[in-house]
Amino acid sequence: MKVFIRRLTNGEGLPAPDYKSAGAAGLDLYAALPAGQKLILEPGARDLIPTGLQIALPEGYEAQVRPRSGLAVEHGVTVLNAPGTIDSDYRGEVKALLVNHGGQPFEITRGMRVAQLVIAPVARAKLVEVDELDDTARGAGGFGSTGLHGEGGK
Ligand SMILES: O=c1ccn([C@H]2C[C@H](O)[C@@H](COP(=O)(O)OP(=O)(O)OP(=O)(O)O)O2)c(=O)[nH]1
Ligand SMILES: [Mg+2]
Repeated sequence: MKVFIRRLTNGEGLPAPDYKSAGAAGLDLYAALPAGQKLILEPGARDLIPTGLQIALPEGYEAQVRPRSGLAVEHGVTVLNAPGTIDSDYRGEVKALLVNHGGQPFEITRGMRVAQLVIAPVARAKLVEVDELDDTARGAGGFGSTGLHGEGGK
């Protein structure tokens, strides 16, 4: 499928978001910070990272801003609101809200791959309010009701 993107001034010269392998689900997003700027994410801190891009998703689709596992495992850096939701009618700049859960300051510079964008279909529902819902075997059981470690249900 084709999805239109528009580069903002701060995105000029950066690679377009790209799939890094033939079967990659996510398009890597590049930080569109000013050249030469070092954004330091202190432990516990969060910051919105610009990507220099606008996107026009077709109706019926969303884009999810997801963490990169490499940043998470090596530095504890992840997407705070993961997965971030890009609505199909959003025309502002796509941004990634990063948080540093690691113990060391994390430096972000222009062109770093900070997150990935997964484009996915979404169902839009018409909610119908009723007095009773149908019964199921699970019922209200949840949150570990089937047993957390294979010991059987509680
Ligand atoms: O990680 C994100 C999450 C959101 N957005 C943009 C696109 C999205 O369409 C819009 C609104 O996001 P969301 O619905 O998550 O935020 P909200 O707090 O509900 O704000 P709003 O009232 O604008 O919907 O912000 C991003 O660029 N990155
Ligand atoms: Mg919203």
